[in-house]
Amino acid sequence: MKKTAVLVAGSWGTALASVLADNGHEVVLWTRHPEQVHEINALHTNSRYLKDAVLSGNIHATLSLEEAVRGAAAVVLAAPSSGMREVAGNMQPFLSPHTLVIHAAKGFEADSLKRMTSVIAEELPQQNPDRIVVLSGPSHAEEVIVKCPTTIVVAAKQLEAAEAAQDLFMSPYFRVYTNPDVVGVEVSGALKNIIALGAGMSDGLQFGDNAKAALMTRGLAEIARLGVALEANPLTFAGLSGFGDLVVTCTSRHSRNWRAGYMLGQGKPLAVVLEEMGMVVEGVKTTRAAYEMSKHHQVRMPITQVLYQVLFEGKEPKRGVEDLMGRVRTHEIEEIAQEAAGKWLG
Ligand SMILES: NC(=O)C1=CN([C@@H]2O[C@H](COP(=O)(O)OP(=O)(O)OC[C@H]3O[C@@H](n4cnc5c(N)ncnc54)[C@H](O)[C@@H]3O)[C@@H](O)[C@H]2O)C=CC1
Ligand SMILES: O=C(CO)COP(=O)(O)O
Repeated sequence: MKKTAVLVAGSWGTALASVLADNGHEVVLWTRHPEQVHEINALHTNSRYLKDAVLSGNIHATLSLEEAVRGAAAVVLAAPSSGMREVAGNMQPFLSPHTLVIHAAKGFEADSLKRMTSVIAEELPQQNPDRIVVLSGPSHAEEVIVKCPTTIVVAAKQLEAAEAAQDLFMSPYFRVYTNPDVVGVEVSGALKNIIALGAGMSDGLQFGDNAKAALMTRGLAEIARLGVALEANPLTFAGLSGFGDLVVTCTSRHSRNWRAGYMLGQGKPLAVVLEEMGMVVEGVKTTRAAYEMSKHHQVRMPITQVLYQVLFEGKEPKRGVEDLMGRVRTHEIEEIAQEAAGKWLG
């Protein structure tokens, strides 16, 4: 049994805390909301995020970052990407250089366009950056909390760190793979949310399954194109954090991004949609970030570009689909992906 800290107590942090508690670890769950501390400790529920779930007695909630982090063998950062720098920076004074740091967010930092492992490494200079782990893959909190069979991937440059995270989380209902491709796992986990917004929008417009399959397939192509430009292994995009998470986020009614897209497709304005969701919808900020990155790296990302126009420039979703369908004819398999696959396969 190890002391583990999970920061913060949103849907995903609470579900990951439950996996760790089921594995017999002592879990300290940090939140900035006093009412959540009371509810989790007294009633063993976190009803705002996971309505009907009863949490393990091994989970203790606290408002004190010091209490959560000091002496922990591992810290799991499950804040949204917009809060990651603040949370990592605030816990830094209490963290030992030997503590395993794992993050589970799916997005980029809005202004710098940095990946989360880079943001965390900057805030935690005492930590070996090659030991910072990202946890990703097809895994809705609502299903993990009721122990539905789930597979995920943990990536770190140093294999031993990824394996330590694998040991911590692996359970009969939570199967964990390792991957050394941190860039690929972070980029695919973040970008699939854009495509899920599009898939939801397509469903909201009643465009059917052909359209959704097209969005997912061509979405994966543009995710991989940007990933390869950032030096990811193209094969990662066929894995759990790529194809796997794309499938679940574009098809599950648990998905916040799909649900937000659905409402947009029905004609609701973005501000109203975000207000109604009341939970983080990472794909909105990620669309802006990926749009900027595609320009910077000169990567074609037509679906992202259309989503950007719908979200931030007032384009009608239906018009966006017409624009995508009417693009100049092109080939399906791009040379860049073939070249990159050859490089990685040797
Ligand atoms: N919900 C899910 O099923 C999954 C979520 N994720 C990822 O996990 C991350 C968190 O998502 P959710 O748990 O769904 O979000 P959520 O909306 O359920 O909860 C987010 C929590 O973070 C807190 N928070 C935000 N900024 C903070 C800050 N600066 N300091 C302290 N607390 C802060 C909020 O108050 C809220 O309690 C996202 O990047 C998401 O993409 C990944 C896999 C599954
Ligand atoms: O990443 C997720 C599932 O793997 C969660 O996606 P949503 O944020 O769209 O719910």
